[in-house]
Amino acid sequence: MKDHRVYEVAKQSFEKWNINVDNVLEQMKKVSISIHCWQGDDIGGFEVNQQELSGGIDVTGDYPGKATTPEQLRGDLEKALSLIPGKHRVNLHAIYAETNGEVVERDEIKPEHFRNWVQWAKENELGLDFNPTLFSHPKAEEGLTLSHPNREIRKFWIDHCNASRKISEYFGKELGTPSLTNIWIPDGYKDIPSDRLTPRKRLKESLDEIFKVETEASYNLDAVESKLFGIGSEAFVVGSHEFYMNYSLANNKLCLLDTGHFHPTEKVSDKLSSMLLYHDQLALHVSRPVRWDSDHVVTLDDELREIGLEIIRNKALDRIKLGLDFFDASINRVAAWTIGTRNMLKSLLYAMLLPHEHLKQLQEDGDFTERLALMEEFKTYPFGAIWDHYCSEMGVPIQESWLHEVKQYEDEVTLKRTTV
Ligand SMILES: C[C@H](O)[C@H](O)[C@@H](O)C(=O)CO
Ligand SMILES: [Mn+2]
Repeated sequence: MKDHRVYEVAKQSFEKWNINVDNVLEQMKKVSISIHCWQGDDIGGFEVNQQELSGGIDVTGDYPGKATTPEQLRGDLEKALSLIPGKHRVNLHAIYAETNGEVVERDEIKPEHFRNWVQWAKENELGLDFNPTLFSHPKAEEGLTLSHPNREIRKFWIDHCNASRKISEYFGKELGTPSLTNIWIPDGYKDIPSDRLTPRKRLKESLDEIFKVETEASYNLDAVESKLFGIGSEAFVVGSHEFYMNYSLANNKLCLLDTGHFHPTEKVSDKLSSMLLYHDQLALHVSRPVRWDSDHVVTLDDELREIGLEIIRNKALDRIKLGLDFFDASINRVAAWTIGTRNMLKSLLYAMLLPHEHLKQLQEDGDFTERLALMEEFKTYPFGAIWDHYCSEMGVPIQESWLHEVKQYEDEVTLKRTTV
């Protein structure tokens, strides 16, 4: 069957359930994912006095050809973006500042250090998001930052967060789309604490001090990201989920849920509806934890599908800032971005092609047999044909044909880096 015919037949099977596929594809075009730059260089960054990765996170693998300059990283991102349908955003960390060989302390970083990123974002019609980097730094080596007992250390990180929020404002102003500043800190203890309250009080005070400095909401939005444990903070993390869920609600900030930051049996998909009842907006770091917060590349697994379903069936696309957070150095990094981002988009498209009102009604009526039967049958509906059509309409390769382009880019660009 010709490609177009395959699409028409697939479309009909969804349309018999009154799903308007044309409208769905228009909705898909508006989806914007915040793609994390750090998959491209194993969270190295470009600081002049670059430090070892710390903060209880780890990148494993030594696949050749990682980006080691801003130009290389932007080039690799461009390649990945050319294989992903739609217009998206790029998420930066403070360590990606460009300081012309000058040592600039983190509490001194300025918008000018991100001028090239903004110029590039304009050229590529991208939005930008931002993260202060409170790890991989001598002042974070004790595993404490905003909750550190030493006021001087706390003040350094408070100033860094505010310098970051200024950079975010600059992004928002220049690019015409608000930039999300997400604060994640590694603070915690390896072993059972004798006092949980004092560090949390200090974190609260530090955050209050940061947010006392107002920023323009149309340019900058603030988020806080929780975590359950990290390497070296197994027994206690100061910025836990309960801490930030309450802090963000009380202070009108976005609560950011990272799908790798909960107990292995806890599901972020199950949390979204509860959070949406109380928060106007939320943020996500979609990742794939394998036994721990391992940050594997996102696959189209049950949890990713469920996240897509919760976003779409609750009409929450406009209320959730969708970001990715994985880093795998054991495979081609451009492919990692492409696979993970395409999967995130697939999960949303899959969810848009389901008859949600009917399924909800079945539940209300107690017809759990039909609910299960339909939800299972839809898993093998010709969703792939609609995805392929969407990719081809958006001018990106269909099915696995993108892999050929990644391999060619690898031969011509990334592998040449290691041989120089
Ligand atoms: C680079 C980190 O993954 C990121 O800043 C943070 O979001 C995190 O998830 C730490 O586990
Ligand atoms: Mn994260």
